[in-house]
Amino acid sequence: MIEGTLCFVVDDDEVLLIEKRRGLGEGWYNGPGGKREDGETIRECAVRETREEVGIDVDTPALSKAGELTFRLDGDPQIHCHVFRTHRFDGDPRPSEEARPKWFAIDEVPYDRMWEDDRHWLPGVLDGRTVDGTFHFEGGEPLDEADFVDYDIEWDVSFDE
Ligand SMILES: Nc1nc2c([nH]c(=O)n2[C@H]2C[C@H](O)[C@@H](COP(=O)(O)OP(=O)(O)OP(=O)(O)O)O2)c(=O)[nH]1
Repeated sequence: MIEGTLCFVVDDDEVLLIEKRRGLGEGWYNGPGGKREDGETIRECAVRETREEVGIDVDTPALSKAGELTFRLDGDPQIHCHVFRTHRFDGDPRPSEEARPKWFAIDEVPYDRMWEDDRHWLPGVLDGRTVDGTFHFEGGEPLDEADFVDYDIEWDVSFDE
């Protein structure tokens, strides 16, 4: 299965999101992140993707593991996504070919312009909780054009990592 990451950078009462400019989830807001490359750890992937997409450096040990999400399409697991949260970063976010960064007040996150499942888990993650979730989509590839049909979430889990 493909492994991926999402990295939510929180500064006071704001969170850094990206408007995705290409690929899966194009046109929607999300955290920086993407697919893990061969030879890198999950944390290395989160750091690399955040640097590539918005040009800031997050501090690897300060990344707090906040979730594991499995996205299933027509019954088959497609992406296993590791979610991190952090307050520690260096640099000013800048746009890239992949992403346009924007800070949002945590109570103004634009859930109506994000993956439909995010409203079920991201508020808890931004509130400091941990989540293990499975999200079911149906209707064939690509995942971002399939219908979100069901989910199952467990809160306040601990991760070995
Ligand atoms: N918030 C959220 N993120 C999701 C969902 N489903 C899903 O794949 N993602 C994330 C996981 C990955 O971080 C990202 C997809 O990876 P990506 O950004 O590398 O995909 P891409 O097709 O643009 O890949 P690339 O060829 O540019 O590497 O989308 C979802 O339902 N909610």
